[in-house]
Amino acid sequence: MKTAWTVDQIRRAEATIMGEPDPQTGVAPGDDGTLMRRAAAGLAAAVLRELRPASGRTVHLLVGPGNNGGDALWAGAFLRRCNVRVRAHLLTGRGHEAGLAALLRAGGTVTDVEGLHQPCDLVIDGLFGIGGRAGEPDRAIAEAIGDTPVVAVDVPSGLASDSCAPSGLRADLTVTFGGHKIAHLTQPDRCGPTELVEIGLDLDATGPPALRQWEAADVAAAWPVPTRHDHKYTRGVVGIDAGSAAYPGAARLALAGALNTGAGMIRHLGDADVSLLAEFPSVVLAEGRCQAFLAGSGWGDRDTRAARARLTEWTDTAPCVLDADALRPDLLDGLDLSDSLLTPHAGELARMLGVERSEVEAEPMDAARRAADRFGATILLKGGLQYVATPGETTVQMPVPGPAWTARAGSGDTLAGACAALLATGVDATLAAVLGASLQALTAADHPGPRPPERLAERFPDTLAALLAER
Ligand SMILES: NC(=O)C1=CN([C@@H]2O[C@H](COP(=O)(O)OP(=O)(O)OC[C@H]3O[C@@H](n4cnc5c(N)ncnc54)[C@H](OP(=O)(O)O)[C@@H]3O)[C@@H](O)[C@H]2O)[C@@H](O)CC1
Ligand SMILES: Nc1ncnc2c1ncn2[C@@H]1O[C@H](COP(=O)(O)OP(=O)(O)O)[C@@H](O)[C@H]1O
Ligand SMILES: [K+]
Repeated sequence: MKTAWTVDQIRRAEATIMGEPDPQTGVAPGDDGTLMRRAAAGLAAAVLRELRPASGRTVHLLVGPGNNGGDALWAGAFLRRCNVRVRAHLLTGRGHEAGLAALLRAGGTVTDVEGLHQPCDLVIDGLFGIGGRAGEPDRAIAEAIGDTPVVAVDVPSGLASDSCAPSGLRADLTVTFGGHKIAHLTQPDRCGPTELVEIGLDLDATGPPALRQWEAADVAAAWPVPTRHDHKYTRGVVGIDAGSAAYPGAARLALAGALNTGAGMIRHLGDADVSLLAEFPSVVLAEGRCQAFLAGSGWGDRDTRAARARLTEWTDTAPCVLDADALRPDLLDGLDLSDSLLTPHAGELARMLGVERSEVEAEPMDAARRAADRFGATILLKGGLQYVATPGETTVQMPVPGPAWTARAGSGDTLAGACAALLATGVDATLAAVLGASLQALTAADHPGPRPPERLAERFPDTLAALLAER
């Protein structure tokens, strides 16, 4: 599991070691340079690995006015000791004093922007770190970098650390300090792989992390495996009302998702299409008790009164997954959704919040959190990267990400079925969302290509078997 922290948390953790910085000078009373040198040593080690062999190679440093530039300058001084040629470009004409002195003492040089056009093997981006404002890089600098590999110091410059929005330089590797920032997990295309250097910050003391990204091993560890004492009812019965005359396939897709995720039993409670059940002989039409429900996938324009009656009855009875056409404020308002899961994509979430889709896409994590509080329900915001927000909880969960092959009509229906099967086992809505979305993504990663969603769902058990074998 990777955890990410806000800039405020990083700054507070730093302050417990060095004291509060003076508001005028920005200098902390206990700052003896230790943290910066730890950071710079980790950065230099990562650069040496990238350069291998390093001796005789040339590195350019992009140096900004703050401590991010200081890290780059100190790293440059360390690299000099390994016979790396180092040229620093001070973007604003100044740089961290002690770092600059160390680099010059070690035989590094300072160059102007023209000097950056000379060939080099690697660029260290130390313009701005967590003190940076979002913005695109200066054109002259972007041109000077060209195709040269870039190692970003802490965060790619111009990428806002607390944000999900892309901006700034693009890095091939980001070396970060103390803890991941939100942008590392939400902007992998800008950051490249991220390497974490421990510098001794106690981030747990600053409160819960902002974001947690799940990995395959975490999914395996958390999966609700049936025990010897289970039977079909204790494993959980799922009631599914999906599909309509306009979207008949939604029922089949949702059933495929639930069956292949491991429900104890499934009741098909939508407009029954018995021919559908020939393919799924274990699915029953009989009404009876259910431990979880799924409603809304492929409903189309269902009569509001009937939809509302169904949702009221079901949400009063058991945890529900509400998807697609059930995700309308006029249907949701007033329901007790405290143990339920809503599974919107960005367009649906925008409609739920009464905002533009672009607003959700710009800051998806915030939008998911707002919707969780607004509706009092756990939200799984679907898309390329997915966010699970729980009402009243600070930490947003990010399921294992998968390839975009899944981005096709019907994947949402199978995912909703998977989440409903998990809810029926008794796990909470947050875990059901994370496990269901991760299972789909991991399966898509194992089976790249344009596989229709119902066929992908048939592979869920194989993915699960492989995951559990590692547990
Ligand atoms: N915290 C820790 O635990 C540790 C932190 N460490 C390192 O310190 C880094 C943070 O350093 P920092 O606070 O000095 O801020 P930094 O990112 O260098 O930038 C601030 C300067 O840039 C300027 N500026 C910003 N954006 C701009 C723009 N778009 N265009 C132009 N100017 C812009 C900004 O100006 P202002 O916004 O004030 O006008 C200000 O002058 C952190 O990322 C890590 O690398 C490590 O050493 C180890 C321990
Ligand atoms: N870029 C992407 N990369 C990976 N998965 C994606 C991407 N975009 C969407 N998905 C997945 O595709 C599915 C689309 O869901 P949705 O838009 O609700 O489709 P539908 O309602 O037609 O089934 C979701 O399960 C989501 O996780
Ligand atoms: K940087």
